[in-house]
Amino acid sequence: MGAGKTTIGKLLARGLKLGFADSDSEIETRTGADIAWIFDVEGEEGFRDREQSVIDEMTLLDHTVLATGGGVVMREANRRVLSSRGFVIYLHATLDEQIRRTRGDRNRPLLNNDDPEAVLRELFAVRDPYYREIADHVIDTDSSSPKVIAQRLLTQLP
Ligand SMILES: Nc1ncnc2c1ncn2[C@@H]1O[C@H](COP(=O)(O)OP(=O)(O)OP(=O)(O)O)[C@@H](O)[C@H]1O
Ligand SMILES: O=C(O)C1=C[C@@H](O)[C@@H](O)[C@H](O)C1
Ligand SMILES: [Mg+2]
Repeated sequence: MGAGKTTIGKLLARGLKLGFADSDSEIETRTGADIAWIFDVEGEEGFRDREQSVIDEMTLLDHTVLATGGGVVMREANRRVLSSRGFVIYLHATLDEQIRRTRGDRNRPLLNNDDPEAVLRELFAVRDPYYREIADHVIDTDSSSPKVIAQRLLTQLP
């Protein structure tokens, strides 16, 4: 969360002259409700079911940069379709930077609690190996703006 998937994804798509899609936005559009509502009413598992079905469809799109939700790697089925159908970029951010970027944003239900820092730390420990497992490319996002990172990706990608 807060690595910049949505922000950098859009810029990268523009630079590559590809379409852009975001699985979180697509889930909200299809459900007719925001992510916080889905977590409230259906729980995290309900959200993950919706996410899995959207990821399965959206990884079949051609000519598209797809930004996922941060927890997408938690299901093996998602990891499988992302790595077999796509070129996967892991936008790496340190915990401190994630905390700074997600502060005050209320549409991330997993962080709506007394200790969002501890949650981010725990999620990072569990997820980082999965991100690395499926990544074709890893880029650090801490010390540059989204625009510079997108430009760097344009020169680095095959
Ligand atoms: N490289 C960066 N430097 C500074 N701020 C950034 C950078 N990348 C993203 N941000 C800011 O951090 C916030 C979160 O970014 P964004 O929504 O793109 O993250 P995300 O990876 O899509 O998160 P989520 O997993 O919740 O969808 C936004 O306010 C964005 O402008
Ligand atoms: O990291 C996560 O588990 C999440 C990240 C967001 O993109 C959303 O998909 C949702 O808030 C869950
Ligand atoms: Mg996002």
